Parts: sequence; structure tokens; C-alpha cells
Amino acid sequence: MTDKQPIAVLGGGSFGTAIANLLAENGQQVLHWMRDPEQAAAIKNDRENPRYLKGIKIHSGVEPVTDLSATLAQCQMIFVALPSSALRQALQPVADQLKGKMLVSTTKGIEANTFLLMSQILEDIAPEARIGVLSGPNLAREVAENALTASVVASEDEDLCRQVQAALHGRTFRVYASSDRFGVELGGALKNVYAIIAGMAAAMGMGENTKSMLITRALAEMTRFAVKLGANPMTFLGLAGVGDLIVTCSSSKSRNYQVGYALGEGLTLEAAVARLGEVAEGVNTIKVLKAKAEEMQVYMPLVTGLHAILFEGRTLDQVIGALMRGEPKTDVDFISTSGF
Ligand SMILES: NC(=O)C1=CN([C@@H]2O[C@H](COP(=O)(O)OP(=O)(O)OC[C@H]3O[C@@H](n4cnc5c(N)ncnc54)[C@H](O)[C@@H]3O)[C@@H](O)[C@H]2O)C=CC1
Ligand SMILES: O=C(CO)COP(=O)(O)O
Repeated sequence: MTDKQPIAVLGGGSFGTAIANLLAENGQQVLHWMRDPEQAAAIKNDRENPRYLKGIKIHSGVEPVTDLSATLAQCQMIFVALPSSALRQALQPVADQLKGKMLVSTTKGIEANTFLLMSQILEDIAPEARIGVLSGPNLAREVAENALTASVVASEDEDLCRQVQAALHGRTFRVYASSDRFGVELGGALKNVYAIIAGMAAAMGMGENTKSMLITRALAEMTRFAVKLGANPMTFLGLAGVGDLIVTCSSSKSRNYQVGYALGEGLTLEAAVARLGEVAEGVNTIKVLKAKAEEMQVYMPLVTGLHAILFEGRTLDQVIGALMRGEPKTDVDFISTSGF
């Protein structure tokens, strides 16, 4: 038995499970909260979460639990790994219990209607909580398989960053700190959309030049958008920007990429999402992002093109044709020419 306080992980899916295991491997006692009692009982008995991470042994330091209120009462540090569509509804009822706690969002999405990022929702629900974000190139299965991985904890609260680093940093997982919570979180949410496009390109057999063009122009586009929202473009050169963009746009382990691949094979969006059976945040993000880009008048041809294919009845060929015929642009937007 340890006299350390347990750490909570909220969400019984693939990333919650991977983070819970990582914490336990580092000697932490973990309360892994999930809503489904049958799933919790099965994990307790079998030490495996077969629906989301088949074949991964769940560490003995992870205790699956289903009483959210009792879990929060015991923990100061809480990782939130719920889908973006569920985060507010799951945590609003327990808002009173979040006061003064360290809440670290790992969720990569944007709320429809409000355009709030997940840590901003946490702030909204619990203004007196200490808020942070964990984001980076962190495919859940690879984290769970102890592939060498790096991530970023971002918060204005330096002590929170240090405590999260101490809890998560280990043999196979490095955690870097950043004070740019908004930029780090925005990068994680935006790259999901481009991963769908990359999956489509892969299914269509496009070449390596095309893949590289897509990733690089995606970085230009997301950075342009972020700057318009007041974010620091330099953050997009880090793990939570280009790092996460690369892994998600080039791996068939990414669920967003898988949805794109299925679309490229000719499936409808509904069929692609149903075949996946897990969260692909980019599907919801594309709608809010397209609307916001229009409102802010940011040029985002890849976002516009994907939206046209998914929701406006355009074909892939039409969109690719329009993209390639578009007026030539500058390569890198943010190079200062003064003094050169
Ligand atoms: N899987 C990955 O590789 C990574 C995922 N993330 C992010 O983590 C978040 C969660 O993703 P995953 O764990 O991969 O999703 P998942 O699809 O593997 O699992 C989602 C889990 O949330 C639960 N859930 C859904 N609605 C709920 C509600 N209302 N209340 C309580 N639980 C609810 C489901 O039962 C399921 O256990 C996403 O925003 C994702 O972008 C971040 C880094 C890596
Ligand atoms: O965010 C991720 C990797 O960093 C996971 O991406 P997917 O949600 O597309 O699987």
C-alpha cells in the first residue's frame, strides 16, 4: 500500500486506458473511471480492455471504477480522456467537486456552437480548478505498447506542469512542458481534420510527393488559422503541432486516418464512422472549423475541400481539381522579410 493520493483517469477508451497504465507503471495508484459497470468488472477480472486495447495487459495499479463522485473526492490530479462530445455533459454535474483540483485534458476536439477547446470547457465548468492540457504524437496503442514516445503538458500553471511531468515521465514516455496551452490544444484538435484527408489520399494510391505536400500545406493552413485566433505560430513547430500532424497523417493506427481511408475507398461518412466504432474527432471538428474559418475570413482550402466532399456533395476529383488549379501562393506565410 502507498500513502500517495491516487490519480484519476476519466474515460474507459483507448487513450484513457493507455494513460492509466503509464501512470501505474510509474508507481502511481490509479482510479480509472468509466461509465459502464460491465466494462469495469471485466477489466477488473481479466486485466484487459479488449474493445479498445486488445492484447494490452492492464497494470495491477489500475483500479477500474464507476462512481465518479467518489473518484474525484479521492484525487487531486485528474486526467480527462473523454470524447469531446461527452466532456461537458459528464463533468458539469460534478462541477462542485472540481474546485482546486488539477484537471488535465487529453481530449482533442472543439465544442460545436461555442468553438471552445476542451480545457476552456473545463475552465467554464470549474473556474477555480487548475487547468492543463496533454497533447502530442501519442497514438494510444503505441503508448500502451511502450513505444518510445514524447508528449507536451501545457499550462500557465508551472507547478501543474511539473507535477504532471513527474507523474507521467518514465522509461518510455517523455513529457515536455509549455506555457502555451491554447496553441498546444489547438494543434491537437486541428490535425484530426488533415488526417482524414491524408487517409483519403492513401486509399487513392497517391504518391509520396502528394503526402508530403498535404502535410506541409496542412501545417501552413492550421498555423494561419491559429495566428488569426491569436495563437503563437512557433508552438506549431513542436510536438503538439507538426509532431502530432505527422503521426496522425501517416499512420493507419489513427482513427481519423482510418475514416479518411474508408472514404477514399468509397464508403459514405456514416458507413466509415460506423465501421470504425471509436471516436474520430475530426469528423465533428471539420464542421465547426469550416464555419469559424469563414467567420474569421481565413483561407483554408483543405478544410473547405474536405467539407465540400463530406457535406456538399462534391466528388474527390472535383475538389482535387479545384485545389490544384487554385491561384499560386507563398510557401511560408510567416517569414519576415524586413532586414533581409
Ligand atoms: N486514441 C488515441 O490514440 C488518442 C486519443 N486522444 C483523444 O482522447 C479522447 C478520447 O479518445 P479515445 O480514448 O481514443 O476514445 P475511444 O473511442 O477509444 O473511447 C471513448 C470512451 O469514452 C466513453 N464515453 C463516451 N461517452 C461518454 C460519456 N458521456 N460519459 C462517459 N464516458 C463516455 C466510451 O464509453 C469509451 O470508453 C479523444 O478526444 C481523442 O482525440 C488523444 C491522444 C491519443
Ligand atoms: O491524437 C492521436 C495521436 O496523437 C490519435 O489520433 P486518432 O484520434 O486519429 O486515432
